[in-house]
Amino acid sequence: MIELMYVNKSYNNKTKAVDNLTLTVQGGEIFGFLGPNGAGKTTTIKMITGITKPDKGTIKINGHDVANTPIEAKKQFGYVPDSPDLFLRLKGLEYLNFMADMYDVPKEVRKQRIEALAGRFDLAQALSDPIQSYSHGMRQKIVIMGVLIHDPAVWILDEPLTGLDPKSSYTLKEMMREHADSGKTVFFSTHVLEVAEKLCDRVAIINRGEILFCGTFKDMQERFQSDLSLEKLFLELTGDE
Ligand SMILES: Nc1ncnc2c1ncn2[C@@H]1O[C@H](COP(=O)(O)OP(=O)(O)OP(=O)(O)O)[C@@H](O)[C@H]1O
Repeated sequence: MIELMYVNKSYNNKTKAVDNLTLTVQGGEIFGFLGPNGAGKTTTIKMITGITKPDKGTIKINGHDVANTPIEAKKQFGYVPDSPDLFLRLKGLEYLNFMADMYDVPKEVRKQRIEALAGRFDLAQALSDPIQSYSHGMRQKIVIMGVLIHDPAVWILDEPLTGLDPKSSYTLKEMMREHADSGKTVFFSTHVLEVAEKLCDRVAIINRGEILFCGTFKDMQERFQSDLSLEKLFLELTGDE
């Protein structure tokens, strides 16, 4: 579960990136965080993951306050950032072992998880190569594998499907569904509205740092008394049409 209460963030005392945002993401759901460029999605995700400090407000992950109990809060989640260009000089397997060390994953467990993840993402052959030599999609996959190696309860993914080929994208979506169906939490941002419409149990639409809508796609259609697609409703709501 992720809870944000009255969270605010401005940059340089000027740009209000996130404006009094209150939101609860429950265990058992895939939650899509949608908004146009510059809406405040990445800033929100960086505050949830403790990378950026909010000016005001409280964030809790599975009940652990990110500001007051950062280590406990960080043990709860795995975070896939929007850019996968990390630790490029390490080989794939070195990176996965590094991530497993960070989270104290026992040797036998990590071996099984690496095999299972590499199988699902078709990356077993490349694990002995440096990440530098990987394509964008392969880098994205190794980052996702590194995040999942400690089996975090809460998944936080910033644009996770960008650059993935159709098979890997399908696999990740399937894994997100399995994770949510086991009672755990998946929170992800996306620009791909067809994916959000099909995959998410609930969505929030954010624009200029404010939540414009939060609920199921059906709630959204009822509220706007419309059978328009999520894409059309999104464009109407954010005024981009
Ligand atoms: N480090 C920063 N310094 C100053 N302003 C910033 C910084 N990071 C973000 N902003 C501003 O804050 C606002 C929200 O940006 P943010 O990156 O959170 O949006 P986003 O919804 O993730 O956008 P995108 O979909 O383009 O990734 C924008 O106006 C952006 O220009």
